[in-house]
Amino acid sequence: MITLEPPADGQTPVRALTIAGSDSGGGAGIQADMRTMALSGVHGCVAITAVTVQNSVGVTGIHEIPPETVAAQVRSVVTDIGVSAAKTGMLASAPIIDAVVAVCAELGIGGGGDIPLVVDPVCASMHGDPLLALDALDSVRQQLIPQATLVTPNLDEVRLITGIDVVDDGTQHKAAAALVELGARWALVKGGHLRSSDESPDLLYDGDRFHEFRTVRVPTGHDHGGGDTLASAITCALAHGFSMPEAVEYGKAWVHRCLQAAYPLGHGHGPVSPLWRLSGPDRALD
Ligand SMILES: Nc1ncnc2c1ncn2[C@@H]1O[C@H](COP(=O)(O)OP(=O)(O)O)[C@@H](O)[C@H]1O
Ligand SMILES: Cc1ncc(COP(=O)(O)O)c(N)n1
Repeated sequence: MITLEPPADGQTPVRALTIAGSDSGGGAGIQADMRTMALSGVHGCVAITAVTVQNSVGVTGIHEIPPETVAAQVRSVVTDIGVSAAKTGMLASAPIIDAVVAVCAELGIGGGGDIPLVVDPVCASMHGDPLLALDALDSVRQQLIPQATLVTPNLDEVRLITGIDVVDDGTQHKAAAALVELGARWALVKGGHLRSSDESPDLLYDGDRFHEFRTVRVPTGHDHGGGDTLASAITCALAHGFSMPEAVEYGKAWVHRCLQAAYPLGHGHGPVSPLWRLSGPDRALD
């Protein structure tokens, strides 16, 4: 297993960018991304796509940021601060997807560029509340996925994007192939929603080789932000220069540990937690 070395005092850390929505409950979205990046020793930059009114029970409001402001945030940080990897989460609408894809292509993020782009094609919250306009699915298929170095859908997103209902190993392989066929360089079909299994199997494919990542299922109802946390950890490892299979192995181990540390919050689902990183003998300030 790889390790991500934190920077020495005063040294500029590795930088990564998240292009995603804000979760006022602090469990998912930008807030989850920034927690994982900070606790992985990576400086996280942010392009906010939407402000959600959200708590542990659900999403009751969405305020979209104008597409040109989303693109301007990306351009501003990449041309000044510089990033070694980027990820997308909630993109809300077709116009925002189009703006993000255009600015990423302009700056060499994803596609044929040098900066890897991890696309978590968020369609809905875990409570079932929509986070993407239904008419944006064509943009996801035709614009966003071809720009992705890695696309990381859960099983509901796989069904919406490819029409494939993943119920077992065979359909999971078929879905990964369909996503690569749509133009992703790599596809990771997450098995967290295969609740009949004792394991949580994720399948990675690049059009040539399949790689399986399996962990024992953690018995928790508090898994809010799990997908964002996985994609962010993978993005951090890619930003450090590791290969895709190494980065996914790291991300899978990271989210597994964060699921073990997940805690209750509010009246609904609590978040996965990277705060386990703060425990240990070196944590005192003195
Ligand atoms: N109960 C669980 N135990 C162990 N791993 C899990 C569990 N639930 C999800 N995972 C893992 O967490 C990550 C996020 O998965 P998933 O729940 O499928 O996506 P999302 O959060 O986007 O809905 C994947 O690596 C998945 O295998
Ligand atoms: C802003 C934002 N981004 C992503 C998610 C998905 O996370 P989850 O599937 O855990 O609800 C979310 N709920 N809110």
